Parts: sequence; structure tokens; C-alpha cells
Amino acid sequence: MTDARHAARAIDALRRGWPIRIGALALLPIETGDPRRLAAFDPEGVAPVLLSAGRAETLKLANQRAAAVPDAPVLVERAPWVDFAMATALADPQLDLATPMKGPFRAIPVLSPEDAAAALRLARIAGMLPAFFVLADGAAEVMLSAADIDAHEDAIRLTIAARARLPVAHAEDAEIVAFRTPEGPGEHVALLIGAPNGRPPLVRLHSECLTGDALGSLKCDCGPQLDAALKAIAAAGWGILLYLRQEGRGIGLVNKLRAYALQDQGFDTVDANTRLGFAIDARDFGVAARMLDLLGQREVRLLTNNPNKVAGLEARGITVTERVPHFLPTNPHNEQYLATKRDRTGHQF
Ligand SMILES: Nc1nc2c(ncn2[C@@H]2O[C@H](COP(=O)(O)OP(=O)(O)OP(=O)(O)O)[C@@H](O)[C@H]2O)c(=O)[nH]1
Ligand SMILES: [Zn+2]
Repeated sequence: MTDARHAARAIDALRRGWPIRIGALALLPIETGDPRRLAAFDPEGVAPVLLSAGRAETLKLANQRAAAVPDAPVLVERAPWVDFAMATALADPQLDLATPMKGPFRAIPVLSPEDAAAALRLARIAGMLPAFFVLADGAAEVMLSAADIDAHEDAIRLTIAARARLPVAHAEDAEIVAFRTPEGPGEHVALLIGAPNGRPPLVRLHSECLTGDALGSLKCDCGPQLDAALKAIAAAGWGILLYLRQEGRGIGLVNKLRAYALQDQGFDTVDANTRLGFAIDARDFGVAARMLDLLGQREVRLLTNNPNKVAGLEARGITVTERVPHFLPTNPHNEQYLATKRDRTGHQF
């Protein structure tokens, strides 16, 4: 029997640095581990290091993996020089310039490839670096299967938790609606502006960006886009802003800041995500479709430059009657970021 609770417990364990078992593999997360935990997990010092395909590519280990499976995880042999600090350097590309990597590093066949891939997926769901020490016979208190992770993702229930009047700078007649899922602490929010007028509402899907939304970061366009969306919806007389807790295109704040550190080393927003072992865009716009559904809106006019948002809503039964472009003036700090969106992620400017 699959059970979403197993995955929930495993996510908690990973964040605390406790070993988990997925199928045939016992796994200690590198990000939240430490030398003491490693010694307890692997007293003989033999556990190899499991890395994502993207990270292995950077370390030039990708060519050693089975050619037929392009995104398969890679297992790095535990040579004597691969201690905890070196494993951390293997896992975290932020350290690439600071840590001279003394190899050689050798990829070995991945034990239980499906369980290994499931472990990397769970780390990403937990907002952590996808990297582990792995043993076939190690001890772990939390046990789960790859199917439990699917059950966890499928079980996500969304309900309206609270609603209230909220006058905002651009619209004094707005109403806020908060949604809750038992799986995550982050509450998604909808701001309803104006009143239904017979036309589909003007809708903006805004993914959380703490740095842009709250701190005025100039590295992206999120802050101005949020402000302009509220203004445009108010001007249209009827619309909804969905504030989605998908920080960093779904990889979480900590990982986004790791990506920023790589961008300071010269990588663009796409390559930074890939080198860290994440998808270029980890968001699921199905949650936005469910929010619109709960609000009784099946047809929308969507403010976006991102065709994936349109496709994501339509795939979940929401009709996008019109895509309304949402482009704001650039600044010297975000010009390159926006050019990358245009050239590499299909944004239409
Ligand atoms: N991983 C990562 N996330 C980023 C970076 N810069 C901004 N973000 C995140 O990207 C998301 C911005 O999303 P949106 O404003 O919805 O933008 P979009 O998908 O480009 O689409 P539209 O603005 O609708 O055209 C937010 O979650 C930001 O935190 C970055 O360099 N790396
Ligand atoms: Zn941003």
C-alpha cells in the first residue's frame, strides 16, 4: 500500500539530517548531514555519493553514466579522499571556485536507479540539494517507496481557509482569499479585485519572489510585475491575482539564492538551476487551476509572457480566452535575466 504519510515523514527527516530508506537504498542527505552523522550512518566509510545528472555534467562525470538514460542520477565512488567536506563540495556548485577539487572521481553503476531517482526527487520537493550518501544495507528510521512520493504529490488537497475584505493601494474594494494544503506550510492567496462584469476576469499568476516582492530586488522583474498586475486588474474593473508560494520557480528561497551565487560566477538563470540539479522551472500551475476552480472561474484572460502558464492552466481545464502581455521596463541588473527568458525559456516579449 502506498501512503503519502511516509513521504511527509521522509521530507521532515531529510530537513533534519536523518537517514531515510527508499526501496533498496538507505540515504543520508549531504546538505543537512555532518561528519558525525556520516560516521554513524557509514562506519566503514564506503558509502558512495549520489548526484543529479546536471551536477554530474558539471563535474565531467556524465560521460561515465549509462548512455541510454540522459537524466539518470550518477553515483560517485567513495575514494579515500571523498570525506564529508569533499562530498559537500561535490554536491554544492557554489563552492566550485573556493574548493579545488582533488580527484580523481569515478562514477560507478547506480544501485537501484529508480530508488535513486526517487531520492533526488524527494530532496527537490524538500527544497534541498539533490545529493546523498548511499548504502544498500544502512539503517534508517523512515522507510518509503517511490510510489509513496507520487501519493504524496497526488494527495495535495486545496481548500479555502479564510476570506476577508482587503483594501489595497490599487483597489480599495479588494477581497483576499487564503488557501491551505495540509502538505505545505505556505498558503497560496488570491486577491479578488472589482466585481464580475460578464467578461472573463483578468488574471495574473504571480510566483512568490521574496527578494523581488518584498525587498525591491533589481535582479528580476517580479516586484514591478506584481505592482503593474494589480494596477491593470483594478483598471479592468474585474480580475484576480493569484499569489503562488512557488519561490524561485518552485525550488525554494535557499536554492534560488544558491542559483544567484552561481549567476555571480557568470552562469545564466537556466544554467544555474541545471548545475544545481534542478529543473529549469519546477512549478506546477495545476494548483492555480484548482484555485480558480474553487473561486468558480473556468475562463480567464491571462496576464503573462510565459506560454507555459497558459498551457498549464488549459491542461487543467481552465480556458484562457486571451493572453495579455505583461512586460515592464528593464534595468541594468535584470536586462540579461530577461534576455535569457526570451532566448531560452520561450517567453514572448
Ligand atoms: N530559480 C530561479 N528563480 C528565479 C530567478 N529569478 C526569479 N526567479 C523566480 O521566478 C519566479 C518569477 O515568476 P513569474 O513572475 O511568474 O514569471 P514568469 O514565469 O517568467 O512569467 P511571466 O512573468 O508571467 O511572463 C519567482 O518565483 C521568482 O522567485 C532565478 O534566477 N532563479
Ligand atoms: Zn523575482
